[in-house]
Amino acid sequence: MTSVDYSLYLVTDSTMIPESSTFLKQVEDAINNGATLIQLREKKLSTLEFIERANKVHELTKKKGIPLIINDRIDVALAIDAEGVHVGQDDMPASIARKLLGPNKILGVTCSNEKEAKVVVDEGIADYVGLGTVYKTNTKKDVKDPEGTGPIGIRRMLQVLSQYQKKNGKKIYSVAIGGINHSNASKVLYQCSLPDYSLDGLAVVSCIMANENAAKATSDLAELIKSKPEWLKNISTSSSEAKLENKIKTLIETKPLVHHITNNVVKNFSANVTLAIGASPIMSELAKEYEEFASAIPSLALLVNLGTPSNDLMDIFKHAIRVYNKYGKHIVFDPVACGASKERLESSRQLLNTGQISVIKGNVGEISSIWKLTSTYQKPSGDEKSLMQGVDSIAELSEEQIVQIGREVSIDFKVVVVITGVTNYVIEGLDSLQKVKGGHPLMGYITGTGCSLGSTIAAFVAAKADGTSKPTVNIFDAAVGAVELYNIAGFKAGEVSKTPGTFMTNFIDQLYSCTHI
Ligand SMILES: Cc1ncc(COP(=O)(O)OP(=O)(O)O)c(N)n1
Ligand SMILES: Cc1nc(C(=O)O)sc1CCOP(=O)(O)O
Repeated sequence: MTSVDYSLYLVTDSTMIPESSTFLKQVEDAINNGATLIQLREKKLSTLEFIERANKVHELTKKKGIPLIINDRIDVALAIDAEGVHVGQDDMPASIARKLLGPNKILGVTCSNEKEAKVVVDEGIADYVGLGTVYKTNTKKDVKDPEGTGPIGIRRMLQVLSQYQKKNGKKIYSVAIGGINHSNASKVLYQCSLPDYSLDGLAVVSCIMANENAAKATSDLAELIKSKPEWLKNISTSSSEAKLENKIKTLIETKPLVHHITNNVVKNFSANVTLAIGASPIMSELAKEYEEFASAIPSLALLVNLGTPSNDLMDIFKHAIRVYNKYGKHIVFDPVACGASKERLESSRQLLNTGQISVIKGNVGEISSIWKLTSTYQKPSGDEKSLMQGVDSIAELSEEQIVQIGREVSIDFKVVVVITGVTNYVIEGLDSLQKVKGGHPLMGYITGTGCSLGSTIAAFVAAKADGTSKPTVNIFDAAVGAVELYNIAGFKAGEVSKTPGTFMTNFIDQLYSCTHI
């Protein structure tokens, strides 16, 4: 079998064709405008009708040298000599399908979780896997997780495929499917990747088959798949090691806005901290105004704080993440107490699946809980080596383990991680680590000192206060600046305070003095 291009895989559906078009025209337009692989997926046709349709589509694909895959029906594939078959978990087992098809046809299998991916690699007979459902979709409702496995679930399956390739030197190709369209295609490709392993393509149905202009829909999607995600252009990766005073100067000159969707306990304190450092707070849970904010305000970042969660707030968070991603604005996520209950961790999972976050800030316990969502996390009970093996509580973690956990979260979620504590760690990938000490024990007596560090980080990121004059922002350097300022102010406030009440006032004063005087 010659090599197959999986990058833009059109899976057909004849039930959603616009009135102005026909099934064959939609497919032909896709073939002529960038679709690299076609799957004929028919659920209601008789065998005869299916074969007739398959022959017609095969005529079109053969002209362009594109492989045609038949969904479910090995008999139809053999009857028309299609290039391959796709089977799901409830269809003919892959091993039997392979026997019937022979070694030279393309065989694809659907996987919805790691367990299914492990079976596929153990069998080692599939050419590719369709990984889904990424996001909820109206096209197919009988899926394992109707809300979607999201990028977190896809990365876990990719981890299985990556390990298989490392061990066997053989690659099983992969495409993601479910709820993918022009608005999220590049983000899906970015988020559904491991440092050394990526998807080979995206499979879509409705965003081409139901489109009034299938030709343009296909060429636009092909372009998105080839290009870098729009919102990534706001990030620069070179670390400048710039001085804090330069960062503060930029912060003050820019006067950024921080949109807080934060918890009820800390709203007032966070707003005061934001003002004290020279930024402006916006506190809004009115989802309808987010599009207006994100599209119009240049120096703006979003702080998502999980401190007092509710179902309504979860919908608001998700909407905000989508809108801020759409406009390339940065998001700081504070998963407050996410290890306290299964529900909170699940809420964090959902938010991290909704879009791309720039910074995750939390204490060791919170970041360790987020780590359990990564593709690198291996359950301590198994044979596999775990970072936490032999450790009974978070308090026993060594600095090396804490940093390793931070690194894995940073790499898997493609974020800068800030771990707070007596020593604060700012971490990006394998190469960037800055330790920041300072602060004061009295900080622990003031509610909101942890949460308003999130406001400070968001302000630095929104202001591009990273010590460079680049139009992009080095998020790592901006986060380091925020953590340094915060801890210097905390230390200085502690020196002139004996009790929490006065500390609180002195802390706000010190934040102001450090940035304004
Ligand atoms: C590329 C790709 N991935 C997944 C599927 C889903 O297949 P299946 O689970 O068999 O469900 P149906 O398509 O039969 O509804 C697919 N078709 N293609
Ligand atoms: C055919 C199919 N299989 C899925 C899976 O999760 O296995 S989701 C899906 C439909 C995808 O359609 P759309 O691109 O319109 O969201």
